[in-house]
Amino acid sequence: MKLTHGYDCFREGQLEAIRGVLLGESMMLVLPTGAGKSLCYQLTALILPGLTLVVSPLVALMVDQLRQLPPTIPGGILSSSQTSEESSETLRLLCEGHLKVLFVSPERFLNAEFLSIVRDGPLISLVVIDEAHCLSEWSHNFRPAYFRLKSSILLTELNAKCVLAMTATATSETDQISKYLCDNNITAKSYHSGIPASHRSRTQELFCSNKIRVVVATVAFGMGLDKSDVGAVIHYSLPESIEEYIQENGRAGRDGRLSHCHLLLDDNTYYKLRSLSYSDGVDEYTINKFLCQIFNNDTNALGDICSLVKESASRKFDMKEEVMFTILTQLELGETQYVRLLPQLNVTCTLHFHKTAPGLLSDKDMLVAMILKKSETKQGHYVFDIPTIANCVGVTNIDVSNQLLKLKVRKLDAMFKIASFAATECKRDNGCSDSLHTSCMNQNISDYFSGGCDVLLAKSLNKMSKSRGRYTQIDFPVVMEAATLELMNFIGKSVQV
Ligand SMILES: Nc1ncnc2c1ncn2[C@@H]1O[C@H](COP(=O)(O)OP(=O)(O)OP(=O)(O)O)[C@@H](O)[C@H]1O
Repeated sequence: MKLTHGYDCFREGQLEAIRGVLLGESMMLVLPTGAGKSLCYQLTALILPGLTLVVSPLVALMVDQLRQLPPTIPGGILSSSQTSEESSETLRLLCEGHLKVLFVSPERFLNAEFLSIVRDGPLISLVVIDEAHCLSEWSHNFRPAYFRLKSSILLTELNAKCVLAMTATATSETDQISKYLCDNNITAKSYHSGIPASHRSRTQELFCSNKIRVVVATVAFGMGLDKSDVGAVIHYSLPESIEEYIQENGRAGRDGRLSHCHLLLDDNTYYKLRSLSYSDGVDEYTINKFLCQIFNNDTNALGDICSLVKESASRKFDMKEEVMFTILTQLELGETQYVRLLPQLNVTCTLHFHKTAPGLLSDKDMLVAMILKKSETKQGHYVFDIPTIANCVGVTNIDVSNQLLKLKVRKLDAMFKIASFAATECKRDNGCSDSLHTSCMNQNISDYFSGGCDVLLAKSLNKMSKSRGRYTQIDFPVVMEAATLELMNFIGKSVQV
């Protein structure tokens, strides 16, 4: 510790936590703000083999924590605010085993791709859940992804050896503040739910009879306080809601004398709270409509896989994706488990009909008929998701993909793979780049389409160029141009891809 951090000794609670983690004991670490919780995973990350995953609710916090890592501990971040180059670089370092600490948002754990990379990647010695109060506090709509970390994902699916949940409490903070005040000759006592009831009523008595000047309290204090001459209410940090703030300030100046209310706040707390406190109201009618879709007796029997396309469901029910997710999480993790949530997938497909009219093809093929029935139309294209179709027809997702291929559906993503492979080969063999690739890509794409094509399937097309850097070497406009040209030749008319 002296070498890596320059500290001479441990602070209270640090050594116990570090020892526990090294022994593989999962635990909840509750220490006041600024007490030095980070050291408890930084030191263990150095000692333990493999990776320490730190789940953090805000990108700003992650960046801060990454900056505070000593140079001997290589760390990285995966966040939605990164460019695809940045995240693929982090993933590369991760896969090659160069990272000791990786900061991620809780939502990452819902991403099937991330889960599979981490599952196949380096050993996860420790998962740290920072700001662990986000698991249950504030509003139920706050970061349902955090709530889901309660489930077995961490220990069973990721095979993590140990989980360290960390949080700061107002409880210990009140003790610290009242000690500070007493040290500075202001008679004060702390009041929180961790203090025995007899001590608490003694504190209240002392305060009411003006024997102590200050009570440093959590929300546990004040509701029933009947003292008319409270001269000031000072909020050490932001209260959870405006209602609470008004209620608490209402303790001051009940005798009509001038009294003061102060609110201390810093930018960090403000941004943290702003992000923590948003909640979304939703009415019973909307929830009912939503539940009817999930538990539709006609189509969804026990054991069935029901899929929900986030964007369109959000529009249909006029509910935020977060809210839908909260409801589903409650259905899964409540007292009775009504559903089991599967990882989120990119399953949305778009069908473009070119040669055969949709109606004709659907007469011939049950799958196409179901796709037409269940899809949304956008500018003449049919947008659907594979699990919905699979569920309605009563087959698996893979069956749907296979049946589509039998229909001479050609996949654009497969085509892109072929094109990108051609580009890499071409660069190596001939040293050409960018638009010089067009001819070899053309060749490969035309080979791909040589079997004939009725419909064209674009699977998560716009996601591809962003994903994981696999395609980052490829000049997409050039690929698109080559593909479009080839398609136009193939079907003999202009197409939009
Ligand atoms: N054993 C130690 N000796 C001296 N300084 C320490 C020790 N442990 C931590 N610190 C310092 O204390 C400060 C606060 O540490 P840290 O950021 O880990 O607190 P925290 O408990 O995570 O706070 P928060 O709840 O705000 O996230 C840092 O500047 C850190 O360098």
